[in-house]
Amino acid sequence: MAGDEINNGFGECGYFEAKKSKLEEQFAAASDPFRKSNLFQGISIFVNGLTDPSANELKQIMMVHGGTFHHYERSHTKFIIASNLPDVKVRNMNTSKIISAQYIVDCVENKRVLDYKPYLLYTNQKTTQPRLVFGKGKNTSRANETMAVSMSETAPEPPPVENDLGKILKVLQLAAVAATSPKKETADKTVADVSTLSHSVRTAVDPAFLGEFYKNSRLHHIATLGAGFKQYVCELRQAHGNQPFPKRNELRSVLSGKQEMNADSAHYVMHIDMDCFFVSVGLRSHPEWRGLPIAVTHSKGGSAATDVPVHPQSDRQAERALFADRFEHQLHDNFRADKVRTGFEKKMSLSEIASCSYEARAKGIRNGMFVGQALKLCPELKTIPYDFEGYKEVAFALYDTVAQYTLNIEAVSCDEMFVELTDLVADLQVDVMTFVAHLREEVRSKTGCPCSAGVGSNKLLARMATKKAKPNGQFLLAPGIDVLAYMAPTPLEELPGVGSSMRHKLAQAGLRNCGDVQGTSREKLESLLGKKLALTLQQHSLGIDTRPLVYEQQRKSVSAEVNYGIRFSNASECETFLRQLSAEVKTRLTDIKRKAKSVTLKVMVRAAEAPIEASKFMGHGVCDTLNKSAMLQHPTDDVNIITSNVLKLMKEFDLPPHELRGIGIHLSRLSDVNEVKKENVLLQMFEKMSEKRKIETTAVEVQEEPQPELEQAEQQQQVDLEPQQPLDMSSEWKNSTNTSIKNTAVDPEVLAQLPEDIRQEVLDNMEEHLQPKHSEQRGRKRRKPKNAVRRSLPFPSAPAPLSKVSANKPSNRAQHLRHELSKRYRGGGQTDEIVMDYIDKVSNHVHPAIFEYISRPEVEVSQNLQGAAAAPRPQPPATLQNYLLGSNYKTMLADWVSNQRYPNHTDIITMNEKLAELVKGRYSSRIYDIMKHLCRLIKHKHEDVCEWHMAFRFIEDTVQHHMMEFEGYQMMLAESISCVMCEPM
Ligand SMILES: Nc1ccn([C@H]2C[C@H](O)[C@@H](COP(=O)(O)OP(=O)(O)OP(=O)(O)O)O2)c(=O)n1
Ligand SMILES: [Mg+2]
Repeated sequence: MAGDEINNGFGECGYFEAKKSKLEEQFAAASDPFRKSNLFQGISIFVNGLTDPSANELKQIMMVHGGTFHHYERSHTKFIIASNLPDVKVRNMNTSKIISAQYIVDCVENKRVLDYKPYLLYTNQKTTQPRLVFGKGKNTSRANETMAVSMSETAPEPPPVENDLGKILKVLQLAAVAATSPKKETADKTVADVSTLSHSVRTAVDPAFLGEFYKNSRLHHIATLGAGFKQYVCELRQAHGNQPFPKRNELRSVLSGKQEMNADSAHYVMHIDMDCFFVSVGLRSHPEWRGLPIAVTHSKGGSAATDVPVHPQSDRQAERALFADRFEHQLHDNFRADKVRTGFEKKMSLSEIASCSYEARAKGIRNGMFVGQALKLCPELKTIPYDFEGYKEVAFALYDTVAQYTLNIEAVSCDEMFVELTDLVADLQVDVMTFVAHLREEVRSKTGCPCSAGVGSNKLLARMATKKAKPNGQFLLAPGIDVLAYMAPTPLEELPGVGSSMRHKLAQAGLRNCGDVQGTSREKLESLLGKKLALTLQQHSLGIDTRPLVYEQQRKSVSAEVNYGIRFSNASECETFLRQLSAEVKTRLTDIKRKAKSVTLKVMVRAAEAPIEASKFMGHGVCDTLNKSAMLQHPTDDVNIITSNVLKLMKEFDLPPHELRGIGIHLSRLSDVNEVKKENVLLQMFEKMSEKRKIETTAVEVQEEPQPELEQAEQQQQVDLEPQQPLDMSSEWKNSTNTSIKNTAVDPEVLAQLPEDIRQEVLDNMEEHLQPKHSEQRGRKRRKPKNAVRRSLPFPSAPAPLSKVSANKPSNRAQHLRHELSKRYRGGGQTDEIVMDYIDKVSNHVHPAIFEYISRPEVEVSQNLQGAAAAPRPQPPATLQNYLLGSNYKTMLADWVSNQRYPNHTDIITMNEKLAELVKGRYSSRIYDIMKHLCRLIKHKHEDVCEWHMAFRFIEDTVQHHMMEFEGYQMMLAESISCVMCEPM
């Protein structure tokens, strides 16, 4: 009978209930001899799944400290202890009592029953949770502002997986193990334990993963705070307007008479930075640890940091060798190469140290080091956990303190900013360093944390001064100091913008510090780095920094990236996660009230040679990183559009889901939700100029002789630009002055923004029509960098000219030209010989001067190569209104490239159409110049350049396609784009 089976002689409760009660009694009886305290009296726990400490260890703890250990979950079980539970399980459970095992450990360590809420495993956060409420503390007017999460996670830390019970656990293990368990389960994870780890711990497959991941990721938190303070400063400035700063008056009376004001009229920029920020915040609640070597990290340190679980499918040695090789030989990053070489030993923890105290630094420990490695250098190193709320609170206090005196603040990160002090100290009539000392003391008294400050005449020098000031100090790089001598020993990698690959390149040329660069000619630097970078490097090495402070910083992109816990077994799991991440990034986008026009999917795929599992628990290991972008038709914040593009891009990658180790979605080309559409800029420009041309043409028509289209167009443009100027005045443009710029149709603002050499070219262009010249002929080198990452072309792909039309099968026109040349070659002309030789060598790409020559043999090639007046050419269609033929085409291109953040599709198509017309009209030298100029303008852009690179390649491919079609050759172009980020493979 069913009823009998249920009761089974154990009364109403049934077999299982009876068994549970019996086990509880046994537990209580067994506990007695070991009981040391009644700490957990009245508290019962049930352990579900694999935990750290293990179920057995927790059982022992409960025995020793008077708690109850339930072998089965009961209705009165107070807490369920777990690390991770499958979603199906969680859905049927009361999540308000599922906590992490760390709770038990911390209670024992603190010798009291703590609030369990911070240990809840499921905090009922939405997966789109990572938004922080800004304005904690007194400042209630700003208190409820939310701030969007912003920047990409480059190397998020995992949720804590290593726990150290320290002495408590050891005592317990020794005392209790014999009585309670026949088999010893130690804190060491056995291989068998670990092999099941990936199934039981949380991975990206778990629906709650994303929220938990962002809750624990330190990089997510600091990025969020950093972006938040940029926005915060912006909002404070807008709210404050031109009002005075009352706090200045207070300070004036405090400081009056104490210090003479600086006599000089120097410019003062302050850089202020908290000292070992995370550590200082952590030490506020543990002042007794001040003066000790301390590190903030997820790892609990101690033995747990030198004996971590190792996945059987990982291979530390192999991974170490691969990482070291990549860092050293591909990225030239010796710091990281050394880090893996010394940090990947045996079972040492791969948790990173976010911040360490200066006492720890004295032992050789550095921020970013692995904990295991740090413990080798300093076994007494004390590790403390993160306190993200505390960082936010202190960061607010820092910003609010400075903001009382000035809002000329450039926020750099949560613990660092630049402040313009020139006007402030003039207004206060106080010595600059007196003010700095007062400010630092105010920050310290409000936060309990020390900070350091450097002052110099620009941002670079201010930052250099802070290095000298740290820790807990201040330093003025006083006006009049020998800046060159001060800068000389500074290693180049300490200069802004010098990364590991540039450092390597410079080191190979024997340049290691600023002194080396100071003694190097600009020409040599330019040959190494190009014009622009050479100039900046030279200036920085001399202590010159022209970068202004940026007070109101606009967000340029939004992203969400996860490279921890990505372990999919099939495409549907991957898709579910991509949908979640798309929703996440969409929320971040709408939080800042922006729309995006470009979606980039970044994936990290296990490198072919990498072990299946990473040495870092659930980490990404050695990976190849791939990016793919899609350009949307219109800016959007629609989650469905974002998601469908993300899914499409993933499909295009066509990667096995189980090989993925990291996924990021990056939204860029952001526009304001309310921004007016800025489409078709170039087209509008063409139309506007076309209108203008009509008027001018009518005005000058009567004076003109019939001329070929090019000369005619240029003449008209000249009239446009300088109606009153005689032609011989044009040479003055070369030595242009502001006045001369203002007199032209060139937008002086645009002109002023251009890089020097481009500006010069635009100005030169004013006279170019008088004496057209061909640029230096240069071969087209397009070497694909070894690690080039393929970006998908956001434009319709152009027909690949060479693949379609074989170089061996030139068109009739090409054949005809060759025939013509060889006839003349047989005639024995020296010039023809050179030209033939040239054409034979460069059979696919021909210089425009050669085109001119073979098209119009009556013009001497030598003359032509120097830029002789063009001979008659076929008339283009009468309807051709092509302003690329005008003399100010360079200005127009400069306008386009410098004023538009991204090239828009319609403009690119317009360019292609106009260039195609030029090909048909055989304006090869003009095409050559246009392409050269456009390429140079794009190379001088600093931001969002890959979109322009792709646009240029698209235009270039189209031009070459038309050249091949009409001329039988491609054109040898002077310049090309080479970019590791977007170079097609
Ligand atoms: N890759 C990074 C960089 C920074 N941080 C966190 C920890 C730091 O405490 C804080 C501030 O960064 P700093 O570079 O200013 O470092 P510290 O303040 O720790 O040290 P210092 O005294 O050198 O400024 O940001 C981090 O977790 N990971
Ligand atoms: Mg700092």
